[in-house]
Amino acid sequence: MSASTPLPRTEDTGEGAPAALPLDHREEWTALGAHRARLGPAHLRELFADDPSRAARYTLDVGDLHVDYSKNLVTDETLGLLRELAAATRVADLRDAMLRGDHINVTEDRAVLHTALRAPRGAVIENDGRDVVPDVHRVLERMGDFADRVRSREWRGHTGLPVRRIVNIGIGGSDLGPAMAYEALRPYTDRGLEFRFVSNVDGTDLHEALIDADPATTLFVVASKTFTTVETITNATAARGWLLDGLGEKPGGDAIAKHFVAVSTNTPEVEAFGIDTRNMFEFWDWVGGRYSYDSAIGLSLMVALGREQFLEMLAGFHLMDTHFATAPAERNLPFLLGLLGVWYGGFLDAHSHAVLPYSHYMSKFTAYLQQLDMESNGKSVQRDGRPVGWQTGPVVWGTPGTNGQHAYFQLLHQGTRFVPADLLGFANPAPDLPVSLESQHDLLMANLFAQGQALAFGKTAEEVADEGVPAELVPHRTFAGNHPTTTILADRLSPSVLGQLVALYEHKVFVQGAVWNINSFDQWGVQLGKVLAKRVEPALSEGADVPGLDASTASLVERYRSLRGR
Ligand SMILES: O=P(O)(O)OC[C@H]1O[C@](O)(CO)[C@@H](O)[C@@H]1O
Repeated sequence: MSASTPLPRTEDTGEGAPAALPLDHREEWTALGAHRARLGPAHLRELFADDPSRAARYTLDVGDLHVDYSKNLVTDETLGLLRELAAATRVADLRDAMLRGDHINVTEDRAVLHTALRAPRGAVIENDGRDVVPDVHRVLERMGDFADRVRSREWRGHTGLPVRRIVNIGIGGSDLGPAMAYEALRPYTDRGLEFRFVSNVDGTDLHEALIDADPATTLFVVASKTFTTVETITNATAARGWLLDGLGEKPGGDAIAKHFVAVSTNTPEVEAFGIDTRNMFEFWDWVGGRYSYDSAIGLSLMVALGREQFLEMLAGFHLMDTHFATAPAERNLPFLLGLLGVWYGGFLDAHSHAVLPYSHYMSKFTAYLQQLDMESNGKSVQRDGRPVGWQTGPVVWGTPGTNGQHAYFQLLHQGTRFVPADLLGFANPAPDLPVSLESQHDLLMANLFAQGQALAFGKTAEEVADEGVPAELVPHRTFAGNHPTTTILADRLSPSVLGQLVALYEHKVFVQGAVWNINSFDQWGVQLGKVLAKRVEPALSEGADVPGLDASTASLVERYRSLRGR
């Protein structure tokens, strides 16, 4: 397939190939800088007072998501200039190149086709001339058949008992997505099955997942795109030992075939591990790890949800994909959210972005987004290798409201940092919440709305003084406000809504990477630590000499060994 879409507005580097005009040399970037200076210290209080239609105009409804972006520090002019920047950096062209299977992951020479994972049967999406949609649906069918057999208790373990506990072993993209979605969609899962997600190479993670498990009724799903990731293979090897010991079996019988399935792109490694490849569910190198939970990596999730609800989730993803692919920039939600981030990072010195879901089921959502966003856009070189001269991806963080309010919201309200935030909430509580607890939902959502209001509008010194607060306490009890938030509200946290939300953030990350001219689809930055850990490990276990170890690390290794009595 073709290489990536050529970048616009080039300058000659004098070394042959023309390079893209650096972002901060573009007139659209300069215009945004001038606009920022003109805007000065504009306050959301004024922006709302000056424009009575702001709240009504600054909303977008896409699928089941109602998005209110009126509490952002932008005007019509800001938004227009940001769209001009997106046009100049040809975000839509790169989007189209991604959707049609061009190799936009330039450093790995790969297509980026996670959108094909949720394309309906009959769509045609080609990777290197091959339509991948039939492959996607073939694997979905196999996943569905497997999920049906486990859920109906037809799948039997080595001793003839049905499966009760499913242990997903994977890390990063092979863990965070399924674990997050399982948590988010718990009310839709088979409550008679138990699910555990093991990722950490810290043996306690696997230990806790197995402490009360019966080998005869435990099924392991080993999820790894490469099937070489040291944490996953170490845990899977330990799990295999636990199973064989527990069943009193030796390798070679049918115990592994009945208790282990694999999800991977690497058939030889799966075979080498001893898993029957008939129990392997494949995906492809055009799916990035952090974009993969709607592939076979979601197998454990499909067992929990059943195939119908998994497909509903995929339909939610697809709805957002279609919107992203077709909506004009001024009504395109991923464009809007992505450009707001470009504005805050580039012109208001925001270094982080908080995602605050007002839903306990969404407790792992921000952790999932951390990999999605920070592994994608934590880059400091452009697509052609030149350094960037502008801020790229922010630090993404957050935990569910209202817990965060009693931890770090103090800093959000009165600290010196500028932290834009997304507030996520659902109008209706979980479908199986007991009636006796339903009234708490209003209280939860009241907190969401109140926080958005307090962050935006604050409380002036005058208002505080008018309440009779002693003069010396007035500064302490004043809230400057002007902290921007975007509120995303949906009817209910359903499989489809979760799909819409995840696809929204995937495409938001894409838009930002495109503007910043970075490759959002590689992750070379995680390599160095992995290589060094391999080198250091023999020093810890055997006292081996590690050439080139720096003095600080060498001394820590020595202390560690002495604390371990070695
Ligand atoms: O699925 P694998 O190959 O085990 O990789 C796990 C994770 O490791 C990374 O390569 C690096 O953290 C991620 O991108 C990936 O999701």
